[in-house]
Amino acid sequence: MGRLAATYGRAVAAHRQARAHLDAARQALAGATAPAPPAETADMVARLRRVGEALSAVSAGPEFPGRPIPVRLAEAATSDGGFPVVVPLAGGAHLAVDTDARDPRTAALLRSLVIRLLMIAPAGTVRVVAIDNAALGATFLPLRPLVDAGVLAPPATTDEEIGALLADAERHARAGHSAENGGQLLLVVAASMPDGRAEATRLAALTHAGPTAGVCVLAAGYPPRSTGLEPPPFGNTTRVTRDGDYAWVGDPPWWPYSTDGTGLVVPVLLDGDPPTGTVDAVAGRHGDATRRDASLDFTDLLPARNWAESAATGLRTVIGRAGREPATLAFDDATPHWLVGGRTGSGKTVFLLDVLYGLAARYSPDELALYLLDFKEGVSFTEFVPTGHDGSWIPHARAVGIESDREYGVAVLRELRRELNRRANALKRHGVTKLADLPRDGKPVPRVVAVIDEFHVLFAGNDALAREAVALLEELARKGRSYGIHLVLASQSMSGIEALYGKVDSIFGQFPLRVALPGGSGVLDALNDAAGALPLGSAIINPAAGLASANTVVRFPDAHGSAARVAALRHELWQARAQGSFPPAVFKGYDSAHVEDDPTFRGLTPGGRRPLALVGRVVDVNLTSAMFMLDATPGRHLAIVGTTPVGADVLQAATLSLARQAQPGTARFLLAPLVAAADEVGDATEQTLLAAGHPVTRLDPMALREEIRKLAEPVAQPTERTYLVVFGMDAASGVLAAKDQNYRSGLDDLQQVLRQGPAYGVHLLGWWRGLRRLADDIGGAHNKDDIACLVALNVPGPELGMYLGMHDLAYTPRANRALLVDRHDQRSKLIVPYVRPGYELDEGL
Ligand SMILES: Nc1ncnc2c1ncn2[C@@H]1O[C@H](COP(=O)(O)OP(=O)(O)OP(=O)(O)O)[C@@H](O)[C@H]1O
Repeated sequence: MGRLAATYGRAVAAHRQARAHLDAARQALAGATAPAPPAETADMVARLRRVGEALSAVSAGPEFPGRPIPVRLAEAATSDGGFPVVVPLAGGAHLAVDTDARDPRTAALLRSLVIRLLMIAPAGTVRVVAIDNAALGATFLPLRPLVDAGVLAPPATTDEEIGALLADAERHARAGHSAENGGQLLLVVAASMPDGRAEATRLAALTHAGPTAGVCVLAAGYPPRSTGLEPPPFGNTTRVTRDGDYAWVGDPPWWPYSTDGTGLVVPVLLDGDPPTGTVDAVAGRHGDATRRDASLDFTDLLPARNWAESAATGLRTVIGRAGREPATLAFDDATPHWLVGGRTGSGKTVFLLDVLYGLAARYSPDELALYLLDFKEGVSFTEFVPTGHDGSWIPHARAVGIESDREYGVAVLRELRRELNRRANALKRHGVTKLADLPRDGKPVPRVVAVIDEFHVLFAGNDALAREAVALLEELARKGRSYGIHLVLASQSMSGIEALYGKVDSIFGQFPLRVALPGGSGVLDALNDAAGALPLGSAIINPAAGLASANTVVRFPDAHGSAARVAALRHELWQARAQGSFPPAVFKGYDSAHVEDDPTFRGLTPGGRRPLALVGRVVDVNLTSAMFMLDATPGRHLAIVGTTPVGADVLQAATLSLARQAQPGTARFLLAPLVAAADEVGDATEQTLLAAGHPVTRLDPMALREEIRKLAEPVAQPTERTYLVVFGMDAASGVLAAKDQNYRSGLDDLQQVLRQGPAYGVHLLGWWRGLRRLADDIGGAHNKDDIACLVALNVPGPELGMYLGMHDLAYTPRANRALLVDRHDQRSKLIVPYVRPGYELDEGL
C-alpha cells in the first residue's frame, strides 16, 4: 500500500499512457473503435473500465489459437476506482507469475486464467496439461470437473511425467496447430517451475516457439528464486509480480502499457477462483466437444452412396479423423504405395480393414480389384471370402490368402506382374503412358490394391524364393504407379528387411506414404519417434517417407466394434455385384486338400489318350490341380517319398484319378499294400476300383517280384494299361534285391520296366518311405529320370536337393505340404497333397 501511495502521482499520467496502449490493444484484438480522449482522471478510469470490460467479453474468433486473445486476470486499483486488466494469451503470448502456486492467490489466478481462456475459446479447441511437482497436483483439485471431462490431463508431478508432458508439448509445437493437432491450443500450466534446469529450459523454449506452435504457457514460480542461476529466458510473456495483496503486471507482448518496460503503473488485485458453477459449465461445454471428437464410428468412413466414385485419377478413402477433420488417404501419383508399421496388437489389421471397406464402398469392382495376402496366423481377411455360415463375399476381392505360404505370396506377386505386363501392352496399343490416360469409354481397367500383411515373411529364408520376391516387389513398386497397381506392405517389424539384398531404397523409395501405428516407428525416418507413444486406435500418417515435419496424427475406428454395420455393408456390396461374377480365389494355409473336391478330378472321364495322375493342389493363385501326365515316355512313373502316412493317401488319389480315365476292362490295377500303415488305404482303394468295374490283383512281395519279372518282358501290342500300385515299395527291397538262378534280380527287372514300361502302357506308382531306398531301387540317384514324377513329403530339403542335384532347392518339409518335381519338364512346385477326408491331421512331421 505504501508503494501505491508513493506512486499515485505517477499513476494518473501513466493511466493516459495505459489507456492509449489498451485502446491499441482493443483495436487490434476486437476491432472496436477507440474512445475519445478523456478530460478527467475519473472519467478516464471509467473509460478504461469500459475498455477492459469490452476486452474481457471478447470471444475467440476463427483465427484462434493462431492469434492472441485478451483474457482478464485482475482489477486495477486506482484512487478513482478500478478497471479490468486484460492480457493477451495464446497466439504466441504467455504469462508468468513470480510466486509458485503453493501461494493460494497464485493458485487461484492460474485456475481463473484456465477457466477464462476456456470460456473464450470455442468448445473443443483447447487441451490443458499441467505440471504440479511442488504441490503434487493439489493446485488443480478445484478443476477436477475438467479432468473428468477429458479437457485437463491429470497433472504431471514426477520427473518422468514432466518429461513426458514436455515431450508431448514439443511434439505439439513442432506440428503447430495443423491437422495433426486438430487445430487445438495446448495450454501448458506450470504450478511451479520444474526442478531440473533442463526441464525449465524446455518449458522456456515453448515460449519461443512462436504463434504457429499452438502452445500457450502459464508458469508460476518464474523466475525461480532458489537456483542462483540465470533463469532460462521466457519469450513474449506478460510477467506478473506479487506484492502483498496486490500484484504488478508487466508489459504484455506486442501491446506494452509503458514505453520504458515498467508495465502497468497501477497495482492490481488478482482475480480469485472462478465459481464452482462456472467450472462445471466450462467442463460440460468443452467435455461434450471432446467426447464428440473422440467418438469415432466405422460408419464415419463410409460414403453417402456406394460405388459412386471414379478411380480414373486415383483412389481415395476416409480412414479416420485428424483432430476434428476427416482424414483422407489416396492411392495416386503422389502416394502410389503405402508402408504400414505397428507392433503386434497395434491395430494394424483393423486399420487395413478400415481402408479396404472404405475403398470397397466407394469404388465398384469395375474400378477396384483387391488382392489380399496375409502371412500370419489369424483371421485378417477371412471376412472378405465366403464361409460355411455366410456365402457372401466382397466382390472386389480377386485373390485372398490367409495364413499364406511364401510360395503363395510369390505366386500372387507373379500374377500381379502378369497383370502389369498386360496393362503395359494395352497402354502401348493406345499410345499412352499412364492408366489415367487410357480411354474409359468401354469398361474401365480397375485399379489394383494389393495388401500384404506381415510382408517381411516373404524375405525370410535368404533363398531363391526370397530373391524372386524382392525382384517382383521392386518391379511392381517401380512400375505400379503408371499402371494403377498399388501396394500396401504392412509389417510389425522392419528389422530383417534391411537384408533386402541392397534393394531397400529402390523398393521403399517408391512408398512415400508411411503409416506408423503404435510401435511402428520403423517405417518412419530414424529421427522420427512420434509413433512410440501413440495410443491404440491412432496412427501417424506421413506422406514424406517418414520425415518428422510431415507427421499427422489420425484416429481410426475399430471396424470390429461395428460388426453389424460391417456385415450389412458386405451384403450390400455382394448383392450389387455383377451377374456371374466369381468369388475370390481363396488360399487358406491351414486347409487340407481332398481329391473328391477337385473340379479337375470330377471332370475326368474315360477315353483320354494320356492319363493324368492327380496328387494335390498347387500353392498358386487359383490352386490348380497338381498332376503328372503318364504318357509313353520312358520314366513316366510316380514316386511318392516320405515317412508320413499321407504318402498312402496321395498314392490312392493318383490311382483313383487314373481309374476315372479308364473304361472298365482297359486298365488293370496291380495293388501291393506292403506296409501296415497302408492296409486301410489299400483296402479302400481296392473297393473303389472294383466298384468302378476295374480288375484288381492284390500282390504280396513275392507276387510283386513275379509281376515285375513278367512286365519286364513286354508283349508286342498291349491292349490294356497296367498300373502297378505299391504302398511301401521299400518293404519289397529285400525280395527284389535277391538274384535268381540267372543272377538277375528283381531290381534289374524293375529298372527295365521303368525304362520300357510306359511305351507299353505300364506305369509304376509307388510310395517309398525313404529317399535312399528309392535311389537304391532305381540303381542310384543318377538314374533319377527313370522315375520322373516325384512327390516329396517329409523329406529334408538338403537331402532332396542332393538327390535331385538342385542345390538351391527351397523346401522345408511341413505338415500339409509337399514338393512336386517333374524331372522331364523341370517343374518343381509346392503343393497341398491330397489326403483322405478325416485323415488330414499330420502334426507329427
Ligand atoms: N481404432 C481402434 N479402437 C479401439 N480398439 C482398436 C482399434 N483398433 C484396434 N483395436 C483393438 O486392438 C486389438 C488389436 O487390433 P488388431 O488385431 O488390428 O492388431 P494387429 O496389429 O493386427 O495385431 P496382430 O499383428 O497381433 O494381429 C483388437 O482387439 C482391436 O479390437
